[in-house]
Parts: sequence; C-alpha cells; structure tokens
Amino acid sequence: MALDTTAPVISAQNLDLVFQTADAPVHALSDVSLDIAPGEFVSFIGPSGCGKTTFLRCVAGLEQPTGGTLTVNGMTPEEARQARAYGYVFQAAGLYPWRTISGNIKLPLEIMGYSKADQQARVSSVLELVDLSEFGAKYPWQLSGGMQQRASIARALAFDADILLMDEPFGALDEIVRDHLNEQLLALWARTGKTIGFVTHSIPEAVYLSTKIVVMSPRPGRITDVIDSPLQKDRPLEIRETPKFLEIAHRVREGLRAGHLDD
Ligand SMILES: Nc1ncnc2c1ncn2[C@@H]1O[C@H](COP(=O)(O)OP(=O)(O)OP(=O)(O)O)[C@@H](O)[C@H]1O
Repeated sequence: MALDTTAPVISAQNLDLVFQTADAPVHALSDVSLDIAPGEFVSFIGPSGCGKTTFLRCVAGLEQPTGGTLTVNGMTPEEARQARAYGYVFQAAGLYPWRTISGNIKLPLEIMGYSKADQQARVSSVLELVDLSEFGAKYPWQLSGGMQQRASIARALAFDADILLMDEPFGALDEIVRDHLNEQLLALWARTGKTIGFVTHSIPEAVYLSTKIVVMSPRPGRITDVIDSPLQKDRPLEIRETPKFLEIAHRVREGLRAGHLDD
C-alpha cells in the first residue's frame, strides 16, 4: 500500500476538554479543529491558561478529550503513543544529574530494550543532530542551560519519531541563547523533515520558527486565528526585521489582543 504523504499527521475535529475540579469545571479546550500536515512547524501561542499544553498533552495521549475526535498518524493518540510516534520536550530540560548526557539519552532506549549497539548508534546520531557530539560523557551540571535543553531535544529524538512536541522548551533561556537555539532548531527541522508542534509565549519566536501559527485564547481555551506563514523556509535571523515578518507578528498580536478583550 502506498503511503499517503498528504494526509494530516495530526487532525483535531471539534475537540473539547473539560477538567472536573473541586471547584468549578475548567473548560480547557473548546471546539478546537486543526489539521497539521507532514513536515509542518506549528506554533501555539496564547496567554497563560488558554490550553496550549493541554492540546499538546492530548496529542501525546496524556489527556483524554471529553469531546470531538483526534488522530495522530491516523491512529488514536493512545495507539500513537504506544507506537512511539512522537518525542516530547518539556520546558525544563529534566535531565537526571547522576547520568551523563549520553546516559540520559540512552535511558528510554534501555527501558525499551534496544540492543547496546543500537543504543550507542542512536545516541551518537542525535548528539550530532543537536551539535553536542563532544559532550556525551559530561554530566548535565557541566553544560550551560541552552546545551542542557539541546540534550533534552536529543533525548526526544532518540526514537526517531516523525513528530516532535515541544512545550516552551526555550522559555527559561536568555534572548541571545534563545535566538541561537531557534536557528539550530530550524536547521534540525530542515534536515530531518519532522512535524513539530511548539508551544511559546513569544511572538517573534512563533513567527520566526513556524509554517503555521495557531493563536489561542482562554476561558474557554479555543483557537482564534490560524496563520499560514508566507515566509520562505530558509530564514536567517535578520528576517525578523523585514516588513513581511513584522506584518505577521502584527497579526499575531492583534489575535492575542482580541482574545484578551473577551475577558
Ligand atoms: N489536570 C488538570 N486539572 C484541572 N485543571 C487543569 C489541569 N490541567 C490544566 N488545567 C487547567 O486548564 C487550563 C488550560 O491549561 P494549560 O496548561 O493547557 O494552559 P497553557 O495555555 O499551556 O498555559 P501556560 O502558558 O501557563 O503553560 C488552565 O485553566 C489550567 O488551570
């Protein structure tokens, strides 16, 4: 059977999620519909509490929507999780301090019972992808914050899943380091052709990285705008000064403002 390379990798239709809490129910996602095509870089931006993380966790099969449908690689999120369809990068690098960088990347592979040779080959290849080949034997505390975050990206890449889910991975880093990591992430995306879902609070970061920007607003968490970026795939950092870039950034800002006006 020929593989359908145009079918959405992630498809959400009228997704709803209500958390039952001790006080009132929280409507974290309301009527969220979104298709993500293979190889897209999709950013989710919106104020705190608008459901960005919740949406990513639904895709990862870590939260159960209370309504609507969601497929990942044509499967249920639970099936996709079992098939290791994605790697997940969290806001904090979350590396074990008692393991070396290689040891941290290897851990999930050890748990899944990969052979020693396969573990080693995968570790070398992902360390190279994030430009940390020289640092496999170091411990996390010996690396800068930006390098630790790259190591956690390497760990998420270790299974070579087609989808990378990233929840504000660079939020805690200073702007210069963040710029550098943004450039590196775009290069990695171009080289690997992965589909990326990326949560951020930063308008420039969303516009610089994405082929599609999803603007969300809270109470209830919903999509208020979806912007397909007209920017070329090859993006030097200086593109952020161009009128086209600023125009998209303006539209994102307007979308965020409109969401706030509903408060
Ligand atoms: N397990 C849970 N139980 C109850 N409420 C929850 C749970 N997880 C999230 N929420 C609520 O759902 C809403 C959406 O949360 P979510 O973390 O997805 O927002 P977010 O847009 O990622 O926010 P931030 O930018 O602060 O990370 C919030 O009001 C949050 O308090």
